[in-house]
Amino acid sequence: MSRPIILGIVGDSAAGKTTLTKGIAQVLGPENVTVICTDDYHRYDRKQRAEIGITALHPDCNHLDIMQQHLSLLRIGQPILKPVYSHKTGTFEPPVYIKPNKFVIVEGLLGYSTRTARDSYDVKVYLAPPEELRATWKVKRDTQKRGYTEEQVLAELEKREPDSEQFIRPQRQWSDIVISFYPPNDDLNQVNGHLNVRLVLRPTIPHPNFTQILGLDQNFMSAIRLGLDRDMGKPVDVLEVDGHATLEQVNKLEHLICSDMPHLRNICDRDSNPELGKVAGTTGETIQSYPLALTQLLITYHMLKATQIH
Ligand SMILES: Nc1ncnc2c1ncn2[C@@H]1O[C@H](COP(=O)(O)OP(=O)(O)OP(=O)(O)O)[C@@H](O)[C@H]1O
Ligand SMILES: O=C(CO)[C@H](O)[C@H](O)COP(=O)(O)O
Repeated sequence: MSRPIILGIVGDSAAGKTTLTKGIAQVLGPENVTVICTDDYHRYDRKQRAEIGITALHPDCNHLDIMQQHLSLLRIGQPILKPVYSHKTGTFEPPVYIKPNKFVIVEGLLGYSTRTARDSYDVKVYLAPPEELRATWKVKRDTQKRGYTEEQVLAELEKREPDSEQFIRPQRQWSDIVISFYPPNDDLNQVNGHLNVRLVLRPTIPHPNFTQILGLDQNFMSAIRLGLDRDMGKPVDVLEVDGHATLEQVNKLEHLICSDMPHLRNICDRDSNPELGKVAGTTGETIQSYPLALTQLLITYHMLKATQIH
């Protein structure tokens, strides 16, 4: 019997994990996808963390052993009794019984922190927006949805920085794809659908053959670029897509992904996947981001590829 395909999405708080997860789940069909947020494995609630003086990013603040056990169970298709942490109240709620669907997306802060956990994934993604952009996103999200004031969020970010450096950012090295959405010309006012994306593609999984775009015209290459680089000392391919790329340009790239994967053909039809690349803007309006759509499509490609391998 086939086992679930597991995607890991790791990154610091407000790096965009949930936003990315939503689009991928939509493409794969929500009924086929189980989403697990590893915030549920926190050891202490909000009040206890403040009393102890520990941040949610510290491994000691999380039941990583239980998270790891659950990942191993999900990988072989077994159910888990998952704890539940509520960001609304900052407290724990009763655990829930979860039987994995065909695809499992595990998103959170410390998903790649142990070897056993890392071995559970078929595809590993790390989200790394510029720190300034992440801070903007965190302030907006935590003040609107988690009951914090702006001052509290900024103070928390400062307090967390040593743990971010020590425990979160090193996990980048274990990912197959590093994703960085970034504003053009470092303009932080562009924190919406016009963000560019930089995709670091490690040779740890087989990516679509993007080299075909190298021969395309100058106009195309000004909005979509492919090159070689090093990331954490290792050679990588880098694909960049600008927020101002046209639908026609993005379609060419999507075609490369979709033609390589028969199951993706209907997914590549925009009309049947209206959620692809959708993100809430600063005033709650819905924005269409082609760089986000393309990123979601590429990850979906890898998940479907993994189903063929296993
Ligand atoms: N690609 C994107 N384009 C525009 N805005 C984005 C994007 N990704 C995230 N955001 C913004 O950043 C906010 C935080 O993103 P999200 O909730 O996805 O982060 P997260 O990594 O899941 O956070 P946490 O781990 O703290 O739960 C979102 O509410 C959204 O406003
Ligand atoms: O870094 C985070 C990931 O979402 C949260 O801040 C952490 O999970 C604690 O949650 P809260 O701030 O809602 O108590």
